[in-house]
This record gives sequence, C-alpha cells and structure tokens, in this order.
Amino acid sequence: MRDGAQPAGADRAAFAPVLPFALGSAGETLVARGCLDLVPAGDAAPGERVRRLLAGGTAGPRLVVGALPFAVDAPAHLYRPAEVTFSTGRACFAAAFTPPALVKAQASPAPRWQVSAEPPLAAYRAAVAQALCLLAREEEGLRKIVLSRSLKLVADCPVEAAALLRALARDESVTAFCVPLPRGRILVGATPELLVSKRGAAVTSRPLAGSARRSSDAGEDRAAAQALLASAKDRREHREVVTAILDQLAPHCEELFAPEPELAATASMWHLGTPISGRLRDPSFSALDLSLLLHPTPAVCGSPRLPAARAIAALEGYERGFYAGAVGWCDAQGDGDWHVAIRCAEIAGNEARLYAGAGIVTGSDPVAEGEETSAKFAALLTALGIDEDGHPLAEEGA
Ligand SMILES: C=C(O[C@H]1C=CC=C(C(=O)O)[C@@H]1O)C(=O)O
Repeated sequence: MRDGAQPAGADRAAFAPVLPFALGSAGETLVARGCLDLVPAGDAAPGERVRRLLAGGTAGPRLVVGALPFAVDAPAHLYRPAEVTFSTGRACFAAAFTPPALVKAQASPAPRWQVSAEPPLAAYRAAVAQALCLLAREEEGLRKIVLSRSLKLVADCPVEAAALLRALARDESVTAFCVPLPRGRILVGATPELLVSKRGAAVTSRPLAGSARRSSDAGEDRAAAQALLASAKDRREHREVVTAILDQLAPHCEELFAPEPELAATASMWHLGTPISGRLRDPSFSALDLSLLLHPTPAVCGSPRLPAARAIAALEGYERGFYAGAVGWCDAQGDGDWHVAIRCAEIAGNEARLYAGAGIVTGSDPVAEGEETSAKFAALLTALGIDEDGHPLAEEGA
C-alpha cells in the first residue's frame, strides 16, 4: 500500500523542523517555516488525505511540503508549514540560509572528513555486471535497472546543512532543496530533474536520463555533449523514461507533447532531457496525485517498474530512504512542483549520506557506470570542498 503520511500516532510535537523547507529554482523559490500539521495516516490515498487536511477550517497556509521516499510502500514525510514565502529568483532563499553576521565572523575551520564507499566501487561494478545478466536474459521483460551506490561521510564536527545548501545553490541550472526530516535529519540537495509541475490544467515534466561528465576544457566539454547526444545506448536509456511518463500521463491528459531529447547541463554534468507538457482533463487531479502516479520513473528505478524495483532491492542491498524519491509542495488548488530527489545528502549530526545512481541498459559498461556515479557525486563533494577520498580540494586559482 502506498502511504503518504507519518505513521499513525505521529503528532506535531514529534516533528519540529530544524531548518526551513526550501525549494529554489532559477524562476521561483519557496521557503516554508515551522510545522502546523503532519498529514495524518489513513487508508485513503495520500492526495485525498492532503485535500482533506487543506480543506479544514484552521488558520495557516493551505499548502503541504515534504518528501516522498523511493520505496512506494515506505511512509512519506508531508506537513503543513506555519509560514510560506514564494519569491522570484533566489534572494529570499539565500536570506533564509545565511548565517547572522556574528556567526560568520566566528566561522570555524573547515571540517575534516572520513569518507567510506558503501558498497565499495568494486562491489558496485559487480552489481552492474549482475544487472547486465538479468537484462541479457530479459528476465521479467527487464529493459533497464537504475543502480546506486552510497558514500558515508563523517566530519569532526556537526555538518552545516545551511552552508552546504548555499554552496549547491550557486549552480543556477539546478533546483536546490532543503527538507527537514523527523528526528533532526535534513535532506539537502540540488537536483536537475523535474518530476512534475502543475498549474491549473497545465502539467509539465522534464525527465533526465543519459549522462556525461563535463570538462573544464571547452573543446572536450563540447565533444562530451555531442557524443552523449549521438549515443544510441544513452538514447535508449532516456527513451524508457519518456515513454513511461507519457504512458502514465496520457489517460489523464487531453493534450500531451514530447519533443526529441535535448542536452541539459548542470555545472558538472551533461544529461539528455525531454521537456514534456500537457493539459489535464481534470485540473483537480493534484500535483501530489501526479507525482505519486509517475514515481518512481525509469530515471531512478527502471523498466518495467516492479521487476526493476525487485532487482534494485536484491542488488543494492540497502534502503534508499528519500534518495531517488521526490521533494516538493502541493496547495489546496492542487497546484505544485515535485522534483526528483537526486544529487542529495541526508544529514544527521556529524554524518552525511550521499547517493548516486546510473541507469543500466544492455550495452552499459560496469567501469563506465561506476565512473558516472563518481561524476554525479562531484556536485555534492565539491560543495563540501572535498574529493571522493575526503581530501580537501585545491582552492580555485591556487
Ligand atoms: C539516478 C540518478 O540520476 C538519474 C538522472 C539523470 C541521469 C541518469 C543517468 O544517466 O543514469 C539517472 O537516470 C542520480 O543522479 O543518482
């Protein structure tokens, strides 16, 4: 059963956000402070429970924010904040996470980090090789499996989520996010992938799949982008995502468009992306309903969905938690935005857990896929000022 709420019995006192919820993209930024209500547990679908909560007569914003986990049967974390600010650009976002001048003046030295790859890179490559065997046998019709690996980072002081977020937000091509979780944990990231956005009857999505590391050399960077655009393997990997999203949206839309894939760039990666747009038959079908319909797409899971999810559970051997889930908001009109929770870290005290995955299809190479996950870790690691071994990065221009 899908569950879009806290476990039964959870109440407001059990969740006191340690930081604001924030979602900052190039166009619009949402900052939400405090928590008035957690979305209650129940048998109804999460979208319906959110509708009921927001239809209630109590004061406060008519909107929920939060995160959906990767596993569709794991509890989501959705709540109604006490105060919400929407603004254009990222000014209000930066202000919400800028330390007071006094704290800035007393800035402590950069933390020292210990980094462990869990699983080690060699084990990840072996898992990719096993996935390739499943794909070659076309077991249960499998065509794509997205396999991730994780890095456990331990600092010699508490991890500063706000500082990490500010560093990530410097890349204007991504949506930087901060989601306070129960028990003081915080999900911080900068995702390039829009799961779904809904305003009235208008629905958009921008799935990504197919990747190449960017280069600081302009010629090499252009060549990497052109090679990605021309890669039959990456186009196949990408098509799985677009087809799945179109298939899921089609029954709910009176118009639906998807052009040919195009290049999408972050500061560190090239991706193939497809901007999908449509018009809903029933505009009361909410952004949360849509995200639960589409999630998990083959950008983070695989295809067909169920056998891919089973292969992931068997080959990865750990719970993904909120990594590869979705983060976003939904209001009483059903409008909202949900972004794919990738390029992120879950922070708790002195620890940060990073994840990165890569889509495996026939023709994938275990070594190249391992390298792709390293390239994807780079955004978070660079923002923390370290490499994959935990060593400080050389200062730019030094
Ligand atoms: C699963 C991740 O990326 C997805 C999004 C873009 C490109 C992807 C790829 O090329 O494999 C992945 O599908 C991740 O960053 O952890």
